[in-house]
This record gives sequence, structure tokens and C-alpha cells, in this order.
Amino acid sequence: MKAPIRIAVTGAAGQIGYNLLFRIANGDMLGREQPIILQLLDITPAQQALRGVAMELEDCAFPMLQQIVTTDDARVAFRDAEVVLMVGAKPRSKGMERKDLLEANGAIFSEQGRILNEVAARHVKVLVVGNPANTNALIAMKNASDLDPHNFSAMMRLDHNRAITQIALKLFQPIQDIKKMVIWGNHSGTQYPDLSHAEVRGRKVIEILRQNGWEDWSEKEFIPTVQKRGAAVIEARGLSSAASAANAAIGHIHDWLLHSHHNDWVTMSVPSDGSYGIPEGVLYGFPVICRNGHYQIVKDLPISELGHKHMMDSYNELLGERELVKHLLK
Ligand SMILES: NC(=O)c1ccc[n+]([C@@H]2O[C@H](COP(=O)([O-])OP(=O)(O)OC[C@H]3O[C@@H](n4cnc5c(N)ncnc54)[C@H](O)[C@@H]3O)[C@@H](O)[C@H]2O)c1
Ligand SMILES: O=C(O)C[C@H](O)C(=O)O
Repeated sequence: MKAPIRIAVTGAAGQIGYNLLFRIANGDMLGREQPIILQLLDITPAQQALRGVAMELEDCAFPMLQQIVTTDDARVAFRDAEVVLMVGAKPRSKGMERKDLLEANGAIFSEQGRILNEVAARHVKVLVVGNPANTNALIAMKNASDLDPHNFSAMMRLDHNRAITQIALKLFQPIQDIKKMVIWGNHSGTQYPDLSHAEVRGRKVIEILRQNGWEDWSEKEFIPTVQKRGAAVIEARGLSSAASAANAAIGHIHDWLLHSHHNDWVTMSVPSDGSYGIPEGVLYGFPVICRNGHYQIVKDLPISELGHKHMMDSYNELLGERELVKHLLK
């Protein structure tokens, strides 16, 4: 039997938590052979609800779930954690942009970053889901100066999955045949869903669009649909996406820790390293290939002039967000 992995989840009593924990415990994230310990954090008033979630987890009798810890103390939740899913934060409501949450949520990530630095496993992998995810991840990373910055990431996988489905629907092709999608930039309205590298069974998506006379589809429909999908879900449900967000978080950690799919890359928001002219200092969506807990940014993809403009617009938005929270960055 393998040693158990301690997985901390913040905001565990919330909507994403409820869609995430049962799938993690079922082995969807780290496999059905991997024992796990869940260390669940939420604020004090949510402790009763959190205990209810823990009761339901117990009642599933998941074979790989060895222990459940519920707490309102981040030191307890993060102790020796090897995987941390930072979900706990306010969601936006109708009419808000994700960056409107910066003031309310930024403080959570500076404090929790400091605590991660003190008590988490030194090789901990951190995924920030709470919005605005890229800048919250930057805050957590900067407050955890003893941890490797490469172990901090923010979630763009939901945007990546949304984009793949839009292409599959447009071209009447199976989801699993759509490869090499990328979402550059910020998890926000400025993100750049870029299908210019995407392929269907080795054929370029842009060629298929051209053949059908659909050259304008990317700029006019695809990009805005993916950029605004979060708001469209809020409009329809009255609540922000939860099951699809949980699914994306599971895919992100699964691929990072185990492997990304054969002959494909995934989008992760990771510390910029100068690739594609995006200077260091922000967390930015890049195409990455993952193997055994390490990712590598896919380099040297050709970028059109318009594509470069979209990428810089999103970078500049991230700079603006960083400026607003500079007091939280050590
Ligand atoms: N990156 C993405 O793709 C993506 C997708 C969907 C949602 N989100 C974001 O995820 C976050 C959570 O969404 P949700 O729908 O689960 O919200 P929710 O309000 O249902 O749950 C949030 C939970 O976090 C808890 N919480 C608040 N402050 C906390 C703290 N300091 N420590 C620990 N827990 C705390 C709350 O008590 C609540 O239980 C939101 O910020 C939302 O915008 C991101
Ligand atoms: O849009 C939101 O505020 C929630 C989430 O980030 C999403 O993309 O669905």
C-alpha cells in the first residue's frame, strides 16, 4: 500500500468544495490506488456545514480515504500537505468582474501563503481557484518565500475545457480529438483563447474553419464566448460555476502530478519566465506539458500580430491587478 497523500482544500464547505471532495475521495484526481487524507478548511461559521460534508464523505465508504480533518485553522489544514487546493474565497455575483473581488479575497491569500510557508510539505503543489485566481496565486506565492515558486499555479483549465467544447461543437468532432488548445493570460475577460495551434486528428482547426468559410468565427464568436462563459453561467444559474470548476481543478492536479495527455498540452497559469515576451512577475496562462510533478512551458509557438496584442492586453491587466495588491506582496 502506498503512503497516504495529505490534500488540503480551503473553502471546503462551499459549492465548489461540495463538487470536488467526493471526486477526490473517489480517486478521480490521484488514482484509485492512492490513499489520501483530506484536510478541510473553512471559516468558523461554516464549521457545522463542513462537519456535515465530512459525514457524507464518511458515508460513501471510499476505500482510499484514510482520514478527514475539519478545521477553521489554516495551520492545521496545511500541516504537511502535499497538495493544496485554495478555493476558499468569495465568488462574484451578476455584474461584477473577477478583479472586483481583489480587495475582499487578496488578504486571505497573503495570510494563507505565510502559513503554507511555515507548515506545508516543502514540495507542496498549490492550485489557486479562488478569484481573481492569477493574482491571488501571486500573493500566496510571494508570501511563501521558502517554497519553490514553480509549485504555485492558478486555474485556467476551466477556460481550456470550455474552449475545447466550443470547437468540438462547431466542427462536430469528438472532444478527445481536439488537441493543442491554449488560453493565454488572465482568468478574466481579457484571456486569449487561441485556437491557432489547435488540431483535430492532426489537422489544423483554422484550416477546417477556412475551408468552411468560417474565418471570422474565432474572433467574432469563439473568443468572446469562452471569455464570457463564467458570467453566462452566473446569469443562468444565479451562482458561479461549481461542478465544472471542480472538474477542472481535478484535471489540473491530475495532469500536473501524474502526466498530461499523450501528444497534447494543457493550460496552466504559472509564474511567467519571459517566454513569449511576457516578463517575469505575474502568473499567466501558458501551454504546458507535465510529467511527474513538473511542468514545462511549450516554447516557440508562432504568434500572430493580433494574437500578440491579445496576449499583451491580458498581461497589462495582470500588471494593473498586481499594482492594486502591491501592499500584500512581500
Ligand atoms: N478559477 C476558476 O476557474 C474558478 C471557477 C469557479 C469559481 N472560482 C472561484 O472560486 C471561489 C469559490 O467559489 P464557490 O462557488 O465555491 O464559493 P462559495 O461561496 O460557495 O464557497 C466559498 C467558501 O469559502 C469559504 N471561505 C471564505 N473565506 C475563507 C477563508 N479565509 N478560509 C477558508 N475558507 C474561506 C466560505 O465560507 C465558503 O464556504 C470563488 O472565488 C469563485 O469566484 C474560480
Ligand atoms: O466567472 C466567475 O466568476 C466564476 C469562474 O471564474 C468561472 O469562470 O466560471
